Amino acid sequence: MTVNPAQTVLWPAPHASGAVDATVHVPGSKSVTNRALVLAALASEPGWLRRPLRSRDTLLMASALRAMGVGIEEGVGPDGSGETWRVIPAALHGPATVDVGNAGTVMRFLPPVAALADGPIRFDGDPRSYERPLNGVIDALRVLGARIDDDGRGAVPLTVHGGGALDGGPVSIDASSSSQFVSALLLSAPRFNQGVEVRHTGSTLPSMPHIRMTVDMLRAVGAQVDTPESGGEPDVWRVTPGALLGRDLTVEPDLSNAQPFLAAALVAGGKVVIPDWPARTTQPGDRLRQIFTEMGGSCTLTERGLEFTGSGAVHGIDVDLGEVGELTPGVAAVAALADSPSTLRGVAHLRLHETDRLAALTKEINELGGDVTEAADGLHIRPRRLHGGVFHTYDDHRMATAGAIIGLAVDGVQIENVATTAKTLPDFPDLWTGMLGD
Ligand SMILES: O=C(O)C1=C[C@@H](OP(=O)(O)O)[C@@H](O)[C@H](O)C1
Ligand SMILES: C=C(OP(=O)(O)O)C(=O)O
Repeated sequence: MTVNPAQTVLWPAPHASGAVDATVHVPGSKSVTNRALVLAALASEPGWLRRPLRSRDTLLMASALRAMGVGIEEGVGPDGSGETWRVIPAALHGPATVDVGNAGTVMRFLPPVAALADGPIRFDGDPRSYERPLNGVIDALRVLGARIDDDGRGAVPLTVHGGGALDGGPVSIDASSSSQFVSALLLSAPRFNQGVEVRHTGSTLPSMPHIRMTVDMLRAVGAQVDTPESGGEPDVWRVTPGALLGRDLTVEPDLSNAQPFLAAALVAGGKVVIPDWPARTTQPGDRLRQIFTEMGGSCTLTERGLEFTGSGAVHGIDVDLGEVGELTPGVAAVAALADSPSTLRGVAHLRLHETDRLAALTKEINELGGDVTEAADGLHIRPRRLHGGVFHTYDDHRMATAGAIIGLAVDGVQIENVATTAKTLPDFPDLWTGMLGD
């Protein structure tokens, strides 16, 4: 967790002068867009993605697939609607270089795709990508028949020497540091000669909704997947080999990126409407309806979307966020403004996210006068009167949005490098000031 000296541009976080009343159109889900791109690239016919997220993580995914031969064209959907990517699968090939940036989905989901390509695919990325765990994917791919050159640390940089096909079969992994290890192996598995049987052997498995998202999306393109929830063994997923369909998929709004806007209604009082909130979804952000209701808000899900109302009174919460870890920075920011203490648990793996989020949240909230202590797997947050100051973001989009939430209630908060929100939400500063009516 180091302050990036090149990123010292400060953004004065707007203070909320009264209750908010806004409708915020939140762009598409990062997790859905990047899974859809991979599945469409591996299909046996072209497909469409409507309203894909265009952000750093998804553009990196699209560039990487293009570098391996896949066609991804900007265009109109089959019914003439805009904002669409048409994905044209092709024989995957190297040599190619993949820039993973700091995208967990790119660094984990693409090595299995590269193992199916013909030729070497080199993976490199931001300095932080060298520290984020990839061992579960690298070790598993070797067991399944891939040849990979790396420096033995179980991380980027590395080269996958694709042989045009992969055996597949049974493999055991410890995915306690990231659910993305499981998702990565399942997503490409219909194209492995024997499919895959992934057995998770670790003590905990974070982010189960994201694994369900992987399974649901695989099934939607015709894959056969057996899961613990469909009567299989606990912690075992099986994917049968088979062709994938090209589909016409509309990407849901990113519910985790809706979090700061919902938090604004909670903290400042008022109402925020998020159109197109899905009635049924695997996105972890859907848990916000429950979490933010417990913290003092109320919500109604209608055909129009989610209507979320707050009174400005915010209560502390004791919650296990292991399934929905990416919501932690936003929940911590709200908790720092509450009228009672909070305990956030079950998120030890956040130390290996974009930055060590437990350390970063503790340091930054405390530097504004807060009282946060780190536990091995979470945070204890005792609200205090906060003051202004610089909120460092460590190249972490969710640190930037967490700081913006605090800035609504605390005068003089300056967010370092708010542009880092481009990882998943390039429009954040405009959407934020638009919500506040500036
Ligand atoms: O599969 C995905 O799309 C994601 C899974 C989760 O990763 P971890 O299980 O590593 O937390 C989540 O935090 C990340 O933002 C997106
Ligand atoms: C952990 C996150 O991202 P990544 O996909 O890079 O793991 C996140 O978006 O909160």
